[in-house]
Amino acid sequence: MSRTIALTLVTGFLGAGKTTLINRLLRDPALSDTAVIVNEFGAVGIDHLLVEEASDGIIELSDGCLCCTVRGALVDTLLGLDERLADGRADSLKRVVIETTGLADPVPVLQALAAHPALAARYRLDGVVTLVDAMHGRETLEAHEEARHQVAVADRLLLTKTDAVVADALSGLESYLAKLAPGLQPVVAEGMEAAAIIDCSALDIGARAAGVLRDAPPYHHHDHDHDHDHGHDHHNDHGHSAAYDTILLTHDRPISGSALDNFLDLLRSQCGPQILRLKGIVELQGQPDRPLVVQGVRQVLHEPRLLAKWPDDTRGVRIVIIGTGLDEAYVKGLFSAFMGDAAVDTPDRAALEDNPLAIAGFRR
Ligand SMILES: Nc1nc2c(ncn2[C@@H]2O[C@H](COP(=O)(O)OP(=O)(O)OP(=O)(O)O)[C@@H](O)[C@H]2O)c(=O)[nH]1
Repeated sequence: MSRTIALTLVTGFLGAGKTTLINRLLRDPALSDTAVIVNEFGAVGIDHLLVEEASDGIIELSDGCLCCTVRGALVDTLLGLDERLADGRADSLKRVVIETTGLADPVPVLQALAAHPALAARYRLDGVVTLVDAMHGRETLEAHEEARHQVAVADRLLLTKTDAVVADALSGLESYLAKLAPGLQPVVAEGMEAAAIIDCSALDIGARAAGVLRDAPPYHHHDHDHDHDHGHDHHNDHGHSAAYDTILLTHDRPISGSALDNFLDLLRSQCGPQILRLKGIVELQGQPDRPLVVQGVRQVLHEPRLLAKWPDDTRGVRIVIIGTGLDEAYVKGLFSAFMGDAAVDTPDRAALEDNPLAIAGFRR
């Protein structure tokens, strides 16, 4: 089978600097085999005019927003690009960069990309690059759920307009971002090389996992439990946290392919609506040299991919799940059961596989 094409989603709220960044990327020879899809909102698109050196490589999807009305158009465009490659109308295409509108929620876009079988066979999601404006980022994030989703599901967080603020102003924004996306270190976009910006290799999953371990509070402290027990004011909870749940699952042993499949199946059937994004790098039994990358959004899993080699020295299983209202104890218990870690009063993997939904302890 021919090689898959990498997909990068570039997102960030209105005016965050997406078009400016894409212009910079297009000038970089490292991205010469890259097509850019720009989405516009409004009857008359102008963003593609602002993208300099407009050429065959830039495709405009106008008249609607990627996360709602033009998802179908995006799928058609991506399939069309692949056809051009197959019939020789295009020479080479290694990567497609999709710029979303500032108001787009990336979650349904990721879902649409993962759910289409032909796309899943030809494209692989490399990552979500989210731009955060250092001047207005904090207010924007506090005011707009879409902006918070953009940060929560990011693989790379790029700070723009850092030239226009004093260093002190940045630290407040950075600590707010750390709550929204624990373990993900924001980086200053200015001066970064194009390839480093756009290429979200599997190493990011490892780095994020390590960061979550370092930053996250112990998981027995969980706000959702307190809501019910003590009748906390809901508004207060939302106001102070604006945070998403980040659950890290790790194990130092490999997992069998069937146990992984069954774990992910049960997880998405039971917790799918709460999952904004799931990313993992997994050592499969019998496959010590090549890690499997798994990605998912809501109930949909992207096609898992075997990497040619490990990006770092850690082996075993590392899965990061980002979501809203996830029951961490439940998810961790389920993972332990499939990893074969027996715990008192919980069903083991064999019992779950025989009849997962009949097991009271793992029913939701
Ligand atoms: N000072 C400063 N200004 C920037 C930087 N990046 C972008 N801008 C400016 O911010 C404004 C918005 O930038 P765009 O690149 O159009 O932002 P966008 O995210 O594409 O905007 P929308 O398409 O409206 O969502 C422009 O005036 C840019 O010149 C930066 O790093 N520093």
